[in-house]
Amino acid sequence: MTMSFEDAATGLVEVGRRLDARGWAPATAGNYSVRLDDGSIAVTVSGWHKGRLTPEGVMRVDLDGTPLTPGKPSAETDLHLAIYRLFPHVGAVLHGHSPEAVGMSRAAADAGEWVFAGHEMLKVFPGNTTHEAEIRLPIVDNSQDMAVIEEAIRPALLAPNAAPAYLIRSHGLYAWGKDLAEAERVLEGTEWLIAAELAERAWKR
Ligand SMILES: CSC[C@@H](O)[C@@H](O)C(=O)COP(=O)(O)O
Ligand SMILES: [Zn+2]
Repeated sequence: MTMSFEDAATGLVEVGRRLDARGWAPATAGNYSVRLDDGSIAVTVSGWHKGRLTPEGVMRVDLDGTPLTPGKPSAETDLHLAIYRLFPHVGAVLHGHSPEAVGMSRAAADAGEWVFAGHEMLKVFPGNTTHEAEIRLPIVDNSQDMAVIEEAIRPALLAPNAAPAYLIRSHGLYAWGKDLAEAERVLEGTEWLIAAELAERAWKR
């Protein structure tokens, strides 16, 4: 699939509106990116409200994070780039700050992962065709040093049955896919799984 900077910027503006409408982009939280045809990355500019993005809120960086257009890239650009470097098929990365995902990461205080099992929604993860599966959502402690997060999370992302997503504790959720539509589906499906697990526990109380 070809992806120009203009198409990527339009897509990211639209995605920001939808994720904000769902309460996953409060204040200036969240950041988004798309891999472009020339291998560079379109990423949101730091500090923008993602529900009110315009194409000016999207810029280009190379795979090392060097800006190719004016602006200050997202403070979490290095986490996006790590995913693109690790998984050559990935075309888009989305990061949200939903209260449910953050709540789960804090409730699972010392856990390094949350395992989803038995849900029909597990089929949202590309390559998984059954509810009879265990998909692992890795959880990593937060840090303001992106290199620390990246190093801590990398083994879990490469482990068998890892979701194309991970949680940063007390911070938010990262999700990715072959293109923006797939990344949005994975983010939405993962958020749904988190909400269902929370609802299940509320019913059992
Ligand atoms: C308002 S808290 C959110 C930020 O600190 C950060 O975690 C975030 O997701 C957005 O940072 P940004 O630099 O705008 O991409
Ligand atoms: Zn964040």
